[in-house]
Amino acid sequence: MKYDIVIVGAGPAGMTAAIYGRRANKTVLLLEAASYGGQIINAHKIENYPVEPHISGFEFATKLYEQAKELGAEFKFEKVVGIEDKGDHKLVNTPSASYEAGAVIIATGSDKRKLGVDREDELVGRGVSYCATCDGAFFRKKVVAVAGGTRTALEDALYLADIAEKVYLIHRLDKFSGAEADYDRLKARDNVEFLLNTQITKLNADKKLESIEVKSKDGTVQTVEVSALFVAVGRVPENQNFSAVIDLDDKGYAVAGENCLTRTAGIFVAGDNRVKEVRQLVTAAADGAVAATAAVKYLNS
Ligand SMILES: Cc1cc2nc3c(=O)[nH]c(=O)nc-3n(C[C@H](O)[C@H](O)[C@H](O)COP(=O)(O)OP(=O)(O)OC[C@H]3O[C@@H](n4cnc5c(N)ncnc54)[C@H](O)[C@@H]3O)c2cc1C
Repeated sequence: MKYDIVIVGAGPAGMTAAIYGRRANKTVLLLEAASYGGQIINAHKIENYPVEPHISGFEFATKLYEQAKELGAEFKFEKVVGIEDKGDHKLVNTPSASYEAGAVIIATGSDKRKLGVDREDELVGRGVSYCATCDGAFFRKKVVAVAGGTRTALEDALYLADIAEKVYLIHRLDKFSGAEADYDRLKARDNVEFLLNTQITKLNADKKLESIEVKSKDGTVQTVEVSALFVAVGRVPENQNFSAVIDLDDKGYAVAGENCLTRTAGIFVAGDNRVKEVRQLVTAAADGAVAATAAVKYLNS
């Protein structure tokens, strides 16, 4: 089946692009590997999106999904494994189908980065988690740890401090990249302990996580008993399937111009997967608008 615009990824960037594409009366297909909404779906509150000062991630994603659907965007839940440039049209391939598109917008965002310690994968669901708002409630009145220094790490620690008996916030550096205000809130909590300049070197578990081994910069090694470890050590762009048609920088982010155009005519990128300074909802939505407008111009030219 042929569409004017195929959008890869139904996060905030992709769904905003769909709204702009449909309002320009183009046929639009969104291909999504997981569920609509992207990273924000599990965020328990958003306070910085203009006009919506108090909204959950789920509500935000659902409103955006409904808006795109109402305008006539089509959604299919399939992972895109490659894109072929055929000049005047593109083929967007999933494991079971090939969709023809006049223009493509790649809005695949980013995925969680792993800590990289032994047994991490094996212990997911048995103490290791990447989502405090999804799994935090399972550790009510228990001792837990959060690994990382990002905004998400600080938000996770704050969220867990209301649930758990104690939260260790473990960061390999001595400074956080998250919001200063969240750091101040954490310092005011008496059930939060900071382990800075400290790396997690081992996960100890029988059936489930029992403790973690940490090593500080001065070489001291200690074992910390925890029931859960929430990993929040950053994210990696999801562009690996598209390097045949777009350029990536040394960290894997897609290179594009101000109009979100990649090196291939008719292929655009939008959102957190591209090289840019600020990766937020508002900039993802802005990219979606810019990329779709450029795609419409390309299709009409
Ligand atoms: C816990 C958390 C809290 C946050 N809180 C805020 C906040 O309060 N305010 C704020 O402004 N920002 C916040 N952010 C950041 C914000 O969520 C992102 O900037 C935004 O979601 C980026 O949107 P995106 O559409 O570019 O990418 P994403 O949200 O990452 O969406 C990309 C989508 O593409 C899909 N996808 C990936 N690869 C493929 C493929 N091969 N085929 C098909 N689909 C694919 C993914 O499944 C995903 O649904 C938060 C992020 C997190 C993790």
